[in-house]
Amino acid sequence: MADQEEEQDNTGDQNHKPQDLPQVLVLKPPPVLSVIGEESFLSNKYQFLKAWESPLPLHQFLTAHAGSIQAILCSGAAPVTDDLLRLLPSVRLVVTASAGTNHIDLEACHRRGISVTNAGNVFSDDGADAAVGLLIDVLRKITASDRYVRQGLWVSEGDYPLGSKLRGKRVGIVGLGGIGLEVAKRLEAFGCNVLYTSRKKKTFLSYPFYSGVCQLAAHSDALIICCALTDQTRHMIDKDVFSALGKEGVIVNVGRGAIVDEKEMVRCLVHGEIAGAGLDVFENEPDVPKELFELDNVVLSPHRAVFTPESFMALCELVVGNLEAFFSNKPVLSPVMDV
Ligand SMILES: O=CC(=O)O
Repeated sequence: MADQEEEQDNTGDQNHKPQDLPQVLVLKPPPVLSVIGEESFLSNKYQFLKAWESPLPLHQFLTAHAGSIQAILCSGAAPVTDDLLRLLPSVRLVVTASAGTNHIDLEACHRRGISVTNAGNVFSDDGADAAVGLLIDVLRKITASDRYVRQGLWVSEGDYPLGSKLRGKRVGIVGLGGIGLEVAKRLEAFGCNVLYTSRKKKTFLSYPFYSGVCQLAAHSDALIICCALTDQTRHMIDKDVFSALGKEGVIVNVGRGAIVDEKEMVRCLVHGEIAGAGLDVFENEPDVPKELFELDNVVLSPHRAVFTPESFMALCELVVGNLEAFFSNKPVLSPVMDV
């Protein structure tokens, strides 16, 4: 506590006018703000320019500050495009309060010499817990049987159909980054056989590796999507993957909606060509295909897999740590790398 107070005394607030502090643009409030609160999240060592609070149209607001904005704090809610960066020639850092970076034009950042940081591993545990939770929910029909009981159907209709056992299932993990690795650890503890596909085989792991997602699906009872959305992974989970996964196969997605061909997934679920799905992410959030609402073998969650007050606290520290490292010319804490 004493350390914190000491830190706060050294913020420079008394010595610097706000206009002397490094300017950080925030385009839209990231989800973490509503939980942690602006005072705690937006460190007073920086001048945060909150674009959404300005009465000016965005373009005018950005032009007014074009020469002085040195960093952008963003989240999936507001894309960081090449056009935006063109307007802000002094930007040298983009900090995203998310694990995913698909809302950032990484190539443009690279070309312009802009560093990018993300949520690193702060969301890995919660994302993995949620992924395994969704899988168990689909297999054991937890949410569906909850509805059954609440609607009084246990009394009127009798026993609910049995779910299926998790132990012994072959679970294919798509993307063995921070979240995928934690999913693997949890599933091993549950007695599952873990397989995976990833951009590269991880030589330090003994789980069977498949270079293609179709082969992985053909050897899996369930697929868990944990990878990033990129040009290469957009609609990677397509008709062929669903057909390789088969009628008994389950899909869980905690990555990004667009990694899956959603129309095709809905078609396969409606026609019983796969057995079920646990979905935290969708192609056009917050719109969810209405057909899914009717299906008891589908568990839906509103893109909340990685968010807990605890992960937000850790995120808050990481964001501030990244800004501090960057503005004191030290290596940033969670650089976005080509993993
Ligand atoms: O989906 C959440 C994230 O990318 O952090």
